[in-house]
Amino acid sequence: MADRTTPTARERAAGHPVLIEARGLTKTYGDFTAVDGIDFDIRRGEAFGFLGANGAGKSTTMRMIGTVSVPTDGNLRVFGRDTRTDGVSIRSRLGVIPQDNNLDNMLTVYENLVVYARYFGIKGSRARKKADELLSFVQLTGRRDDKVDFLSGGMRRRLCIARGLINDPDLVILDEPTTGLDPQARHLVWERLFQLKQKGVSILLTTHYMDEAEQLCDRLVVMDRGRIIAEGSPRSLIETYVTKEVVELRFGAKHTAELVAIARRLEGIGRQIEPLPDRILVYTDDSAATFTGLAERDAEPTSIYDRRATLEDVFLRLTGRQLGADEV
Ligand SMILES: Nc1ncnc2c1ncn2[C@@H]1O[C@H](COP(=O)(O)OP(=O)(O)OP(=O)(O)O)[C@@H](O)[C@H]1O
Repeated sequence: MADRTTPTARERAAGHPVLIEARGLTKTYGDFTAVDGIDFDIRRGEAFGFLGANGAGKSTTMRMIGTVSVPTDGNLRVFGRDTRTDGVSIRSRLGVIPQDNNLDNMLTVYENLVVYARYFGIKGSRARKKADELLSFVQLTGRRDDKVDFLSGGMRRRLCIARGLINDPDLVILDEPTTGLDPQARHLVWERLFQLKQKGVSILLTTHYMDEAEQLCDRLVVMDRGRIIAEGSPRSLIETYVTKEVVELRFGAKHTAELVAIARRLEGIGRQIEPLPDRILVYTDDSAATFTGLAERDAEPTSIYDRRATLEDVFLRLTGRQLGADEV
């Protein structure tokens, strides 16, 4: 595995203890292996991400961390405790924000928080104070007495985040925090998560959005078909696996086979050429040289777009597939 960043003894002494330690973590369903012997460490205070396409095994891993699913094999320790035997104590320190909103639509925004607080033994004025604080944090004070049914998708998501924070968790787990949200709603959720990070709350999230992983994660693992195929900070992953720049070339309505043929002709104009169904990507450290190379080969793209490399490129490079694609 690339770029393993297990904390050293000095880091631990400096206040970076490992919050989650997974070794050979495996989950099978019958003959199917959803999570295939993965190792990772998550440290206190960091925002750690699992990036991968649909079906990569991210939610399955989160469910094991949340102690609602038992590993088939391997070891998983959360807050130093074994998830197989210490579920109750682990869950009391976790804030779990699942992929599907599981709010009570019959209750108001405020009631959803106060009722949930009871699961953690938080009652009376303490629960009311906490609920008001959290509504202010997720910017829903104005919707306090509305039924959940009347909220937009983004507001429900923020309410779920507030609910996940009711027990002042040491670690917040978010499964695809912004899937299905419009760009403005996504940014509002990101902003709240940034604030949590600044308060020193450790965050663990899954996503198949590379921009989300780049924005929020200090460190992440890339998951593919139940395995971890790369690990590091967003920047280090980009530096390790792809070039700084990517030139995207489009050639009108050409078929994949035609683009593959054009890509062959373009060999040498960058460090690597990647034909996709609708465009060709040229990974390059020198876009000016790439443009010269295009002219020399009489290639006439209908459009040229020069951009910074992203985690999407890392994923494509590592798997040969795009992040939006389902696992097969
Ligand atoms: N209870 C189950 N029984 C059988 N197969 C399952 C079960 N839960 C998950 N799987 C399979 O395990 C694989 C990994 O699923 P998982 O939900 O962990 O992926 P994911 O990376 O979270 O994807 P998504 O982004 O779609 O949530 C998928 O092929 C899924 O169909």
